[in-house]
Amino acid sequence: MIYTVTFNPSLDYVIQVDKLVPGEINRTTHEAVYPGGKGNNVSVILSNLGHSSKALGFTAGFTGEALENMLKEFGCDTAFIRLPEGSTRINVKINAGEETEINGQGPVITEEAQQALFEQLDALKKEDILVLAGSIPNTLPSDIYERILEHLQGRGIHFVVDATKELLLKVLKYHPFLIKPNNHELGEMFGVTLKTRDEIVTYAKKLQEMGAKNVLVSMAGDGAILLTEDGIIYKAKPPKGKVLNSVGAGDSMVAGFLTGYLNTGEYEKAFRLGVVTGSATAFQYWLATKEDIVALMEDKPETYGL
Ligand SMILES: Nc1ncnc2c1ncn2[C@@H]1O[C@H](COP(=O)(O)OP(=O)(O)OP(=O)(O)O)[C@@H](O)[C@H]1O
Ligand SMILES: O=P(O)(O)OC[C@@]1(O)O[C@H](CO)[C@@H](O)[C@@H]1O
Repeated sequence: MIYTVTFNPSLDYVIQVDKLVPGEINRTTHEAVYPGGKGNNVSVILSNLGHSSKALGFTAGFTGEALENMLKEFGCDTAFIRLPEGSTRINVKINAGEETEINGQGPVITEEAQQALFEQLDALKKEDILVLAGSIPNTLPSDIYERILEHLQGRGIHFVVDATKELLLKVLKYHPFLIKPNNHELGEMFGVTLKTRDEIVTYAKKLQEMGAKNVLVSMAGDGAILLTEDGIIYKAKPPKGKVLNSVGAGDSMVAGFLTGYLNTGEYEKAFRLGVVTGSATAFQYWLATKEDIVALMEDKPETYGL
């Protein structure tokens, strides 16, 4: 079973405006509300690609209820812990030629709620996959991901972590199966700006030396690089297309990678499906459907067990 955890999920209010003028009333040309949060996006794409998962995390208020209902409509199983106060954040995604995002802080996650999550996670079994993705509200300690992995270590659970800075660095010693920083996040972790592919490989290797098994570095329109636990390095350019909204491309890549790996057991195929799935999302207004993903493939879908 695959479980995704989103500590700070959201409703994503995605709008198009011809031109964004600060200080003025701006009118949209298109708008929609989607279920958001990195782990939730992974669950949606997994569902689109035929894998069931359970979306965990914390929700609050009427926005939280709406989020849960929407995820169910997208075919996702959910078991969120309800918070007593506040409301699930609404993140605003503005497409005006370039993309601008305004992400909310999110509600306070109480001690009881955190405890309830640990109890849920205690039900995980050997070979289950646990995806921890996204930021945490600033009311939580920055070692919360670490505490989860420490709690679950030694049980044969495969960890996937898509997070930045300390959240990610602190879990490496628990040997996550997959981590997926983008090139900017990778540089930030070491206080450097990475310009070349060779530099990206050098720093991705450092994350492996610190414990990660497979390191997938996404580079938006420049594609991605995968360093596998077998010591192989794969590089890929993305397929060509028109970018409509790249929010969730990284989450789609994680879900595509997992699907490819679960279906074929091969890292190269997992990597290719991850790249194509990320791009398929970037070329849509929201997360890609299976049809969008298949349409971008040069290989036949059966190659990936789709
Ligand atoms: N402009 C683009 N053109 C083609 N493919 C893209 C583009 N942007 C993203 N992708 C695809 O999606 C993958 C992940 O994108 P990106 O590096 O932007 O992830 P991310 O920074 O984690 O994104 P997010 O946090 O918004 O989910 C890329 O490796 C690529 O395959
Ligand atoms: O604030 P975080 O947790 O870092 O990111 C949240 C978020 O931007 O990530 C997803 C895209 O990856 C969106 O659905 C969501 O709004």
